[in-house]
Amino acid sequence: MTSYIKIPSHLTPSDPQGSELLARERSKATFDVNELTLALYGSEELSRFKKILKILESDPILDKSNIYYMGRTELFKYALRKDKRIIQLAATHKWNVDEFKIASRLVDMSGPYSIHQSMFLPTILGQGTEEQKRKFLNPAIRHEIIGCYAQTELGHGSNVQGLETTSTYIPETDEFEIHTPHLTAAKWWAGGLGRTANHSVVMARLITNGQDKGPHPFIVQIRDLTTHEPLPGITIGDIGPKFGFNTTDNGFMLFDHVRIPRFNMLSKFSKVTKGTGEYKNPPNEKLSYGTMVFVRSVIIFNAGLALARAATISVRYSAVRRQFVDKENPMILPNGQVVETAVLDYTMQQYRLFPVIAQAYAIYFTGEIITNLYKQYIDQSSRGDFSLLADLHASTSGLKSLTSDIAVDSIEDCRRSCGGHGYSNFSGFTRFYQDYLPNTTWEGDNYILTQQTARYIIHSKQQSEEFSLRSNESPTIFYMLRYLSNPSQKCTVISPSDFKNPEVQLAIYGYRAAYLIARAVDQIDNHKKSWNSMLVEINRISRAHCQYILVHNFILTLQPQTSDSMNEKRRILHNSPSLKTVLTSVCNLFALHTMEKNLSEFLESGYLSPKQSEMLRVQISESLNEIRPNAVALVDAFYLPDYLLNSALGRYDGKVYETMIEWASKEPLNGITLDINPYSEKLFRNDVKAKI
Ligand SMILES: CCCCCCCCCCCCCC(=O)SCCNC(=O)CCNC(=O)[C@H](O)C(C)(C)COP(=O)(O)OP(=O)(O)OC[C@H]1O[C@@H](n2cnc3c(N)ncnc32)[C@H](O)[C@@H]1OP(=O)(O)O
Ligand SMILES: Cc1cc2nc3c(=O)[nH]c(=O)nc-3n(C[C@H](O)[C@H](O)[C@H](O)COP(=O)(O)OP(=O)(O)OC[C@H]3O[C@@H](n4cnc5c(N)ncnc54)[C@H](O)[C@@H]3O)c2cc1C
Repeated sequence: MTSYIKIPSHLTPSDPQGSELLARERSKATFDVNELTLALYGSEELSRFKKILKILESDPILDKSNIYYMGRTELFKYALRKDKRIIQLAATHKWNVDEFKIASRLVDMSGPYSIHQSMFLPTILGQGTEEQKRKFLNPAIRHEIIGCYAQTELGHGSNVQGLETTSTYIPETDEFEIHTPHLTAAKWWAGGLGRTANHSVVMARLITNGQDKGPHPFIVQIRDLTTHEPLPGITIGDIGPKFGFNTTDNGFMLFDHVRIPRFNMLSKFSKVTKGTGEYKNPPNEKLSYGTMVFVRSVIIFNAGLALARAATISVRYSAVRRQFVDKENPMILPNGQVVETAVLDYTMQQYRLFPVIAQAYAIYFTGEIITNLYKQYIDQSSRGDFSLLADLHASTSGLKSLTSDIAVDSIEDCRRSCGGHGYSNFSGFTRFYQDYLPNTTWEGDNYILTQQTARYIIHSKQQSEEFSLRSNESPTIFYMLRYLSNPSQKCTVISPSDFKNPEVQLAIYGYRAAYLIARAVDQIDNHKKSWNSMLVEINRISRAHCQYILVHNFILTLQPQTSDSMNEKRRILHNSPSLKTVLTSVCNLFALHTMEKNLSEFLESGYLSPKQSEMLRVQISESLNEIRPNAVALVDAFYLPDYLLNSALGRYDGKVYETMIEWASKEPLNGITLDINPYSEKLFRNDVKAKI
């Protein structure tokens, strides 16, 4: 990469150096970082991760050093090149699906093939028959065809039932005719559609024998495989520049009576019979929405990693960045010199950043548990048992909403905690934040999704006064029985440290959720309140329930389990008292900080008293102190390499200032010679500055 300005090489940052400060932080840790990394990922995944990282870091095509200086078209070309490269490397090194995902995560740039991987393939896999998988999935896995997922329309996104695109069965030719009846039915937003995909999953209303059966998925070839031009009757384009995600070509698409074979309706669950057009109902009406449930579960898991990334950059930088001298407790070097205090030592910075570390761990563990619940559902559904679907849909909807909201807020908090440098692209926050943002909107707007969760809980309560639930069918709301049946209980805390008791924490969260639900049911049933008038309360219910799940899962992860049910990761954790101690502090901080942020609801429920809320604050401050020596080690344990972070501020070696000036010297604007004469029409002089 070219430098345009020569930086005097004798200049170094004033002492202490960033590397020294981070080394000091690391030496303070009370646990073994490598052990925690293993407890998070397991030895097999970690070694795969390291192996893949080595390959990517040394690949010139996947070099990231230039990307902060690129405009959209250049970035898009880079993204296409890197997508192709990952596919080539996957073939060379025979990567399986998980290894491919690791590589994509490390390269860390949405690209023209991203939705092919994240939605096109999973939809065919989840909704296609064996014959359809042979026809579409195998070539798609080999990337002989590239697909996208076109569900959202210009006029409809959240309301899937409101989609307007039609797919009408024509018995005479045994085909479907896909058609865009109005401008509002134009497919819009599909990633990879704009310039790349030659196939698409199209969600369209199935019309057969004059009856509208609602939205179903169809595979439509949209571009010629040789010329790459749109096929007759199909109009396609890129939707233009966006807030972020500009390395993906989100597109629009219009159909003018386009015919596809009947075979192309994904028919694992519902079918249309040849000739008669008879419709066979799916065993569960919502199975065609299956891809959304899957992707929502992935979004939950990814939110934990996004938080870990934001925390890594901001905590490391805060250990290196020094401002003012804390006169009561100055930072003194071994030679006796008093230096400015690391901003990580200011309690306000700790209050802003340590909860983000805690959120990362909490959501990471819940992400694992939800991934396992999804696998359990897939296993059961392959045997025709769909009983888990309603609970899984409710929990993934609410958790997708809550965790991506937390991540978006905390990424921005972390960015701001880096002060002015947080505003520079070199911080590693800009594209990361922009590209993360749509997680709050796609796969269901976060406010709308909370209605799904609350509705499931409220219906369960309404269906029976005793709220009779079966733990195998309603695993995520089963806990409520205990709290709903005992509404007049009070919190037992009498000193701040009582808040560290996991039973106490669960009871506080449980009663608050139960209180909100009981109140909403009363408003709806007895005061005849409309659903719309209750939407704010409904949002609260979903958040309260999902916060309970996050706290519960964190506590569960730290509790001893029978050795049979323990996998390698949990065994490492449970055999290490130092890991359990530090993670218990992190768990406490998550539970108590989240409580404090929502204090009014806990007080309102009457379970917690104002006096106890004062004690809560004292205990939070105590938890921050407990975490302070381990802050850098806790983010290091996530093992997010510099290659991924691409951040001058969050570098593992702490060379913040050296990197900032080196990267600034490479800004291409520094390489052009401007003609600043206001009376000259020219913008640049012809003599371009020499490159160094
Ligand atoms: C591999 C790597 C992956 C990487 C991933 C990361 C990158 C990701 C990149 C992503 C890029 C972006 C890609 C994209 O953005 S793709 C586009 C994504 N679009 C959406 O997510 C649209 C959101 N809208 C909906 O899902 C539905 O319209 C909702 C849910 C809002 C309403 O629904 P509906 O309109 O039907 O009306 P209803 O509320 O009366 O519900 C009726 C009944 O159905 C049940 N129900 C509803 N939904 C489900 C369900 N899913 N499973 C099981 N059940 C479900 C429901 O509980 C109710 O049950 P009951 O109460 O009657 O018993
Ligand atoms: C970067 C990006 C990539 C995407 N990729 C794809 C893709 O590959 N394929 C695809 O099909 N789609 C894709 N989408 C579309 C995405 O799934 C939708 O934008 C999303 O589902 C939200 O729908 P909407 O845009 O219609 O929002 P709207 O529903 O119009 O929401 C607008 C506002 O109205 C509120 N609102 C709407 N209805 C209600 C209600 N009933 N109660 C209360 N409030 C309500 C919402 O909370 C929101 O604040 C993508 C979107 C983005 C941003």
